[in-house]
Amino acid sequence: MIRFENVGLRYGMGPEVLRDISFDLPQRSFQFLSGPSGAGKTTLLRLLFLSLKPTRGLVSIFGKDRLSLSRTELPSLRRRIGVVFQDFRLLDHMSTFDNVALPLRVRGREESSYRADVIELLKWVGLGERMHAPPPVLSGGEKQRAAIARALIEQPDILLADEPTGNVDPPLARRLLRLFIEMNRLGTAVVIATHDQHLMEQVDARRMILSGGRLDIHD
Ligand SMILES: Nc1ncnc2c1ncn2[C@@H]1O[C@H](COP(=O)(O)OP(=O)(O)OP(=O)(O)O)[C@@H](O)[C@H]1O
Repeated sequence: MIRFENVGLRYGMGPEVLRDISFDLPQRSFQFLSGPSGAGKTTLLRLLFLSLKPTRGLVSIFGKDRLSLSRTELPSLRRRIGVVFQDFRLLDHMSTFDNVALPLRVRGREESSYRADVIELLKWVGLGERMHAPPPVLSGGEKQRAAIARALIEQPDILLADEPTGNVDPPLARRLLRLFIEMNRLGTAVVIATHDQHLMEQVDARRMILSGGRLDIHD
């Protein structure tokens, strides 16, 4: 589904942050991405989300070379990728319900066709009572869960999550992990960037470990 071959990435004239990164991301796979702070996890997720271009090497996504994609092709490919950013990127002037429903509304779907699904997902992430609240009044952990729900509402082919349990307590982290596992079972490939050793120990998943700009993979 996604393939990296000898990928290198530098910001501007800076040093290479990622070097000679090669891997395949198969359909329905589940992997953790870890490594010390500053190792390049967010940078790798941005390459996967097509918001950065490699400075060398090949990134191919859904069979297409990243460098040959036009600006007009990007939105339709990105729609197949759910993403949870570290800074959540919720829209403050909308309710939590509307933030989560937004990807569906943008596609022109009628609220009556998705209302029950959005409510069910919000309940799963523990936000059933908070669905009418706008993001500015949510706690950090609540915002994180709203961002997770928004990323999952369309059952994407790939979920990319940057520290998705960074702001929640261990029981809630386990519950969110169960949600990721369930989405994976339904067909979504999952990439979770995390420092949380305990979280990684709970799933027998592939580990991608970044260090010194290079990637080690433990299947
Ligand atoms: N926009 C940018 N411009 C220049 N350098 C950047 C930029 N973004 C990241 N970097 C640098 O790239 C390196 C990798 O950063 P990145 O955020 O990908 O690491 P990370 O592993 O996600 O870190 P953390 O675990 O702390 O979130 C760091 O040295 C960082 O300073």
